[in-house]
Parts: sequence; structure tokens; C-alpha cells
Amino acid sequence: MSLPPAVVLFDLDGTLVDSAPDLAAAANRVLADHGRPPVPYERLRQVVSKGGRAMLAVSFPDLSEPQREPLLPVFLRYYGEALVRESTLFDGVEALLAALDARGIRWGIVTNKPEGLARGVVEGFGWRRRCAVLVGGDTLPTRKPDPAPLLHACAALDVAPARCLYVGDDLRDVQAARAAGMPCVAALWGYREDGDDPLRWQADHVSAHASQVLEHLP
Ligand SMILES: O=C(O)COP(=O)(O)O
Ligand SMILES: [Mg+2]
Repeated sequence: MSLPPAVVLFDLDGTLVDSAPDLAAAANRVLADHGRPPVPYERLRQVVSKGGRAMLAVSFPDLSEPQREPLLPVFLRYYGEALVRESTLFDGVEALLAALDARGIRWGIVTNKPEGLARGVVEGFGWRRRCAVLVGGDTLPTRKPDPAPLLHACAALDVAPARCLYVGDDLRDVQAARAAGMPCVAALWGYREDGDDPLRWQADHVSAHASQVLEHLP
């Protein structure tokens, strides 16, 4: 009996989309509102895959977490106003997605970005019809590193986790995949802070370029 076809699930920021320019612009707009100078782009870029709260922590290190919390909806609103202005695809991503489509391999997105914003990015890159499933950070009560979003995507596509491959650029992506029983690839082309070492994340595979992902299909 042949195996059912594989499905590839992707993290969004730092894996498919280099969204750092638009997210950094939103963070710097919040800083400007408070009369503060912009934070260097390279510093903001490092923490994009750790989410909006991490970007605000880098931007307002002197504020406590509760003090920063009201800034999050403002940051997300600014980002939503300019979602795919400067964001681009990482090298090799479009070719990878085209190869998956050509082979009839379904692919989808499981991100911690709020679903509405993620949907806007999907629309912005013209993927609406191609992306088989989209799970955002607020789709369910829990998000990565919890495995629930990955399992939700599997259920939506009626595929077993073991027949999927999850590709992500952050430790929590690998943790979520492992907890879901899903093979995973750590994407070395994504966002990292000094001290983050994807080779120690216990991913099944690490890839330096999107073109290598196909080699790891389950
Ligand atoms: O918005 C975030 O928290 C990061 O998004 P990601 O999960 O697509 O890297
Ligand atoms: Mg990411």
C-alpha cells in the first residue's frame, strides 16, 4: 500500500516571508509616537520570529511587560496598515512553492501572527488559492510552541502529522513540531538572535536554503 501524499506546512515570518522591514517600520512608528528614536533595523530584525511582544521588548527595554502590553494593539494596527509594502520572499521560496504545486503536494501556513494579518500577507503575495490551510496565532486558544495549531492544520487537511513536514526558523517551531509528532526542518535563512543555535534545537533537518526543503519530504 502506498503512503498518502506528504503535506508541507510553513511558518510565515522568517521562513516564507522576509517581513522584517514592515514589522520594524511598525515598531519604529510606535517609538516615534512616544518621542523616541528608531531602534536599529538589524536589532529588530533578529527578534521578528519571536513575535510582536519581543519586538516591543527590544524597542522599549525600560518598560515593564504590563507597561508594554497596551502598545501591542497599536503596533499590530500600524503593521496591518502596511503589511506587504517592503516585505519580500526569501530566496528560493517562490521556486519551492511552485515545485510543490507542480507535484500536487499541498502546502499551508501555521504562524503565530494573528490570523487576520497572516491572511493579508497571503493575499498580498497572491497565495489565497494555493495555500491549502492557514492557522494563525489567535485561531486557537494556544499557539506555538504548543502543537495544537499544527494538529489543527493536519485535521483540516485530513493528513497524519507524520506525513507532514513543518519548516520554521525559530526554536518554538521545532518544539511545536516535535510535540505534534511531525518531522521538521529548521530554516537557517530566517531570523536569529546571537546565541540562538538551530543546530541544537533537535530539528530532524536543518536547511540553509529553501531549495533544500524538498529533499526532506516524509
Ligand atoms: O508573529 C509572530 O509571532 C511570528 O510569526 P511566525 O510564527 O510566522 O514566525
Ligand atoms: Mg518565524
